Amino acid sequence: MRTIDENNRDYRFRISATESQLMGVVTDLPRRSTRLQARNNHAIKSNGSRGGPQQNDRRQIKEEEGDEVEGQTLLVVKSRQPKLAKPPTAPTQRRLISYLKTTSACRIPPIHAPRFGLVQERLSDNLYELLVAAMLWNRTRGMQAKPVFLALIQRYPTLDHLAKANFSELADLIRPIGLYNSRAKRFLLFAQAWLSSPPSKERRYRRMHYPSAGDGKDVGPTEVLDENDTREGWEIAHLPGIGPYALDSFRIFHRDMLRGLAKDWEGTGAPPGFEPEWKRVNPSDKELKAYIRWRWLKEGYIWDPSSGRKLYGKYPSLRKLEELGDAYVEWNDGREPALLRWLYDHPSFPEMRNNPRVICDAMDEYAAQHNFLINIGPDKAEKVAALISEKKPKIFVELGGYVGYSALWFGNALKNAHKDSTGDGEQAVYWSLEADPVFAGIAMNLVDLAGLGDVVKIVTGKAADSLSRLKEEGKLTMVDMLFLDHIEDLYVTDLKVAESLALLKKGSTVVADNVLRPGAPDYKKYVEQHPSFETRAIKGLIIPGEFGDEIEVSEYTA
Ligand SMILES: C[S@@+](CC[C@H](N)C(=O)[O-])C[C@H]1O[C@@H](n2cnc3c(N)ncnc32)[C@H](O)[C@@H]1O
Repeated sequence: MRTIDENNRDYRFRISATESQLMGVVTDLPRRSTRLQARNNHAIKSNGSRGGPQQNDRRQIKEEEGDEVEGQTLLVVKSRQPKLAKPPTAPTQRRLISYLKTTSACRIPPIHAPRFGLVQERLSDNLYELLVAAMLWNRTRGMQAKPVFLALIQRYPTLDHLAKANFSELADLIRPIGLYNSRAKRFLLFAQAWLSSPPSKERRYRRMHYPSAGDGKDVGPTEVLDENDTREGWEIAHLPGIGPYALDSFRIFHRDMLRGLAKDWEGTGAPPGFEPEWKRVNPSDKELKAYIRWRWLKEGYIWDPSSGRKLYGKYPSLRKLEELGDAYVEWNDGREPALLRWLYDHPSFPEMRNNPRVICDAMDEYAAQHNFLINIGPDKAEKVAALISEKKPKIFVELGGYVGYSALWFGNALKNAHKDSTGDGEQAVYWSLEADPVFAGIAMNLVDLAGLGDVVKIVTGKAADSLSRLKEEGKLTMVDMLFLDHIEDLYVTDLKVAESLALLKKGSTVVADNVLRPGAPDYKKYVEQHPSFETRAIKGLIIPGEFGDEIEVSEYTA
């Protein structure tokens, strides 16, 4: 049954999901639940040693929640995820995963999946059902809201039915998800308000502080905006029970249809150049955020949920992160030797010899286009290089050299900082301490290629051991600039090693990377509370990705 007046877009009598379709979902439920249950029981058994009952319960809830109407799709997603080995050496630093975690804990389908798994995707062409679902899903687990939604839509298939509902019958139906009296009241008010003033493109209403704090102040509380009014207002904002979650759902999944701009929320049938409404939404709800990020990815863009910015496909390498989520490995999976071969095959290879910046640029290209590299990246490297030009350290020590990016960039800066000085004759040295012999080998190769062999010395071994050994051998008596970039959990321990070896002196500077992402809170606290350090943070970006981070710069004053 489908009755709609296409001209005035009156949604009063519109039904898109027939009763039989809904019944199909309802009768399908026990079978899916049994399957899910069996899978979860298996998961609980096989993970029993790791999780404990509470964790397993949570996992079960999450899986059922994620299932929504799309259970089958998500099952396929799970089984298709490639299994990647964890790096065999030090713990992963997970700088990119921390970006994913700023949004949603739910599983993200691969970009080729036809649907994400939100209930709204199924209900997009029926505004009544879409809003009822959004009101029920708001602050309720999907697994709880879904049966109530199905029962409600069966009992009250149209807005007319809902408006005439018996209060206690409606409340009884909503009882399983709680707050049933207030919710039932709100549903009745919602239906009545809709009947007296149906959502229409000709009438928009203010919603204070939506989408952002302070928005809506320019519209009066009872004012109705017509189509020509350029102020912001929303066609459903006058309906009781409609909060930001329902408004965002409406904008993403239906608004363009209500306004007669497109046949669906993806802009089908709209003229070329049309921008669908979903592209302008930056929802506060984490599942909707995850949906928008996934949807942008399908368009070829990485969308940053904290700023709502999209990164114009600059970083194809990050697709792997989005596709694999938690299974993503960010280093030591063969990409580093592959990088070395790639550099030697690069069309600009002839210009790389004796030119550290050309090598670093090519490494940036590799990181952006092919495989993320866990080096400091160009944005933060510029900032540290500026410190080197300003402070002109003679002895620079870095803990965690990886494949030599920072050693090339900063070694070059160190060389340049001293190139005109007559000085005391003491040669500037850049000590790069790297635990992994394969990474250290690649770094040695690149240092040689860059022509920095006279300045940069790569030392293989754990930083703490190498510091002690170099001190003992008389090769390192003090440090002008110490760069911590190995493992955030070792920053305090290894700084204490440097202190205990009396390597720091008045005027020494300690620079620590990744203090915000993945984060080094203990280190930050340590330098802030240390009587001999004056410390400050410099903002910078992790590239690829342009994710915000901080470098901590601490001057030793003792
Ligand atoms: C973030 S990367 C360093 C990036 C490098 N500074 C750059 O910007 O090009 C961290 C490196 O620290 C190394 N590492 C981990 N633990 C270490 C330790 N205890 N001593 C020295 N290096 C270590 C890892 O093998 C990895 O190569």
